[in-house]
Amino acid sequence: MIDFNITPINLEIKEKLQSKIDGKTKPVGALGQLEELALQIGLIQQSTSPELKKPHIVVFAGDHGIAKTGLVNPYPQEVTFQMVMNFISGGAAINVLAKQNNIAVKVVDAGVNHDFGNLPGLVNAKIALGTKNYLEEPAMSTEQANEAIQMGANIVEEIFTNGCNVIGFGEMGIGNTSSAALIMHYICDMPLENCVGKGTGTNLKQQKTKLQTLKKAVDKHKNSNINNHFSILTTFGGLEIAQICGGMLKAAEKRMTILVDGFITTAALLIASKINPNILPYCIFTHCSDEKGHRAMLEFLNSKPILHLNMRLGEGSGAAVAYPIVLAACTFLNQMASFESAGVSQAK
Ligand SMILES: Cc1cc2ncn([C@H]3O[C@H](COP(=O)(O)O)[C@@H](O)[C@H]3O)c2cc1C
Ligand SMILES: O=C(O)c1cccnc1
Repeated sequence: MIDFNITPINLEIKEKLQSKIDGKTKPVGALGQLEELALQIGLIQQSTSPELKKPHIVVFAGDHGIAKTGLVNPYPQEVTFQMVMNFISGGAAINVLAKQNNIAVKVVDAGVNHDFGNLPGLVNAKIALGTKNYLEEPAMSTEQANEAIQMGANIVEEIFTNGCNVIGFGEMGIGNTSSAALIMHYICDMPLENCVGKGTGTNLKQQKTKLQTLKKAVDKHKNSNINNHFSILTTFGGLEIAQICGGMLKAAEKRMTILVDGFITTAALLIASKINPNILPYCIFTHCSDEKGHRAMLEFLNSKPILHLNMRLGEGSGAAVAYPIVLAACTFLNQMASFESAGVSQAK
């Protein structure tokens, strides 16, 4: 397995940063969570004047063998490739939300069950035509998981080399809320009932069938010694989840600010944080998804999401919507006057 060399955050600069924040012309703490974000980004960049450069959101797409059964997913598997085409044409939620906020979008085929040929605008990182159905066998081999982590890392390294220092992760893969729920069940050690939500479904019957099916999946592998994050990933993961995991780890290695989106990308981070826990201080949690389980997942990571908009879409949409707020944190830190420069009196 590839190693990621993530530097733990050096806290030496923290006092200087905090005093710059407190010295701005406002009551101490009055910019609330923006102040926490400014401190975090300053620490990530080891700078009292941090700047966000060339923001990107990378959408990793992959199919899930289990989705062919229709037991866990209301929408059919082909929606994954159809949505990839939609991403490439610029018509999906992530395209328009990212465009509004001047964020570049990259779309990656991590393992979609479709032959795209040579489609301009699509990054070809295909590992397979989707995963295997984990009701019958592990979703992917060890080699495939390692390859996916490496490919995700390579894609992020290239984006970093082109000058980006803030990166959001999105996903597309019919059935992937099920993978994320299973990852959560094992890593957070929480009952499956608390991890399985409605995904793209609308009714209780669909949700019940999904839960029963995922219980069967857990039962199927109960003697397979699923005892670490890597075996959780290979048994239940998605190729897009594995690539996101590698991409996030590389982003932290490069000291980039990571924008974490919803339920599925946070599940990828659960695995990544087991591979290297130093990743966590590099992560900004952009929103709390309406998908059941996301709140508990975020609490497990001791994180404080920026937005609560009842969104449950994925694609990186929460990261795109929250980005202007993240940018606002840097803007006030870099552009506001201080009590001293503006000649404003401080509290006694
Ligand atoms: C049209 C459409 C666009 C989407 N964009 C993201 N997802 C989201 O829904 C899927 C996961 O939900 P489930 O596990 O229930 O299949 C993922 O593809 C996720 O990105 C979409 C889903 C659909 C149907
Ligand atoms: O929170 C998410 O990312 C999510 C929730 C439901 C469906 N797709 C994505």
